[in-house]
Amino acid sequence: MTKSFGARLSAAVAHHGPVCVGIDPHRELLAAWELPETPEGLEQFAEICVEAFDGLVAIVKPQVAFFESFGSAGIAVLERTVSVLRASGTLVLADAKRGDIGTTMAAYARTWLHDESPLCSDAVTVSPYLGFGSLEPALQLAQDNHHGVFVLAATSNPEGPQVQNAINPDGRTVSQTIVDEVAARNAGSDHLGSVGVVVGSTLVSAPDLTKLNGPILMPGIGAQGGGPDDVRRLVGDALHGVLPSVSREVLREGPSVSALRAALTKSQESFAFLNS
Ligand SMILES: O=c1ccn([C@@H]2O[C@H](COP(=O)(O)O)[C@@H](O)[C@H]2O)c(=O)[nH]1
Repeated sequence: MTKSFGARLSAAVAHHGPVCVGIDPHRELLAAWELPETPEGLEQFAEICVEAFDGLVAIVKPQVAFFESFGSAGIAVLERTVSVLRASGTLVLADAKRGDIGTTMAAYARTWLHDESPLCSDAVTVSPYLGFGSLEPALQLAQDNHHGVFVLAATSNPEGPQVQNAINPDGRTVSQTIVDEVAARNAGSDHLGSVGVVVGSTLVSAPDLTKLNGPILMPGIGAQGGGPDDVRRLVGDALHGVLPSVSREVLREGPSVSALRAALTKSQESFAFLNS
């Protein structure tokens, strides 16, 4: 792989539009799809999602937690899901939200970003709340291997602001310092940088993202109450790299592949105003 993640993402978004779709096998969704709550049911769920989304969307975001909860058999399903999507050219963002001291972070980075790992994905979500510097092993490995990293900045959940809106001695919010650290990593890149941030679509206000030069994953669309008007309100329509992320709102239309595709297409149409 010779192109950076940012360049590959830009090309995929130019082709398919900016929406990121999640594979979130909630137990309630397995039941609604009349699938057993077993690794076999999980596998069928993932296979239906792959059939529905592959080739139709720029980037797919499997939520790792729902696979891990089935133990090693669930991880095996995740491995197969990631590798089938990537083999056909669909970008995969593993939503693993890893964060730890640097030495342990290096092991997480190897799992999600090393080309020889069975779980290797195009990008992974990480948490900077052990200090931005603790993410260095992931940022470095991503850069070396042309992968991407999405750093949690201002999350979509109502509990996030308690930590993320705290004010630093220099007057910036914690989330703004995270955005600024990411902007510094992307500075100098003549195309979209490969380090992104996560900014919820449910927020009252967003950090200043104008200097980011990197992708902005915006979860919280649909089931959590966010929508196109919120994305426009929070980031405008001029920023490049905005990726509205939707899971349950689309997945609830399953298990019919055509209904899943129709729901994804509807979501993509509603975000067509975003710059690619
Ligand atoms: O701030 C964040 C970061 C990640 N997520 C994840 O996105 C999806 C949202 O699912 P919906 O069904 O569309 O609500 C899920 O995997 C979360 O873990 C987030 O919601 N907010």
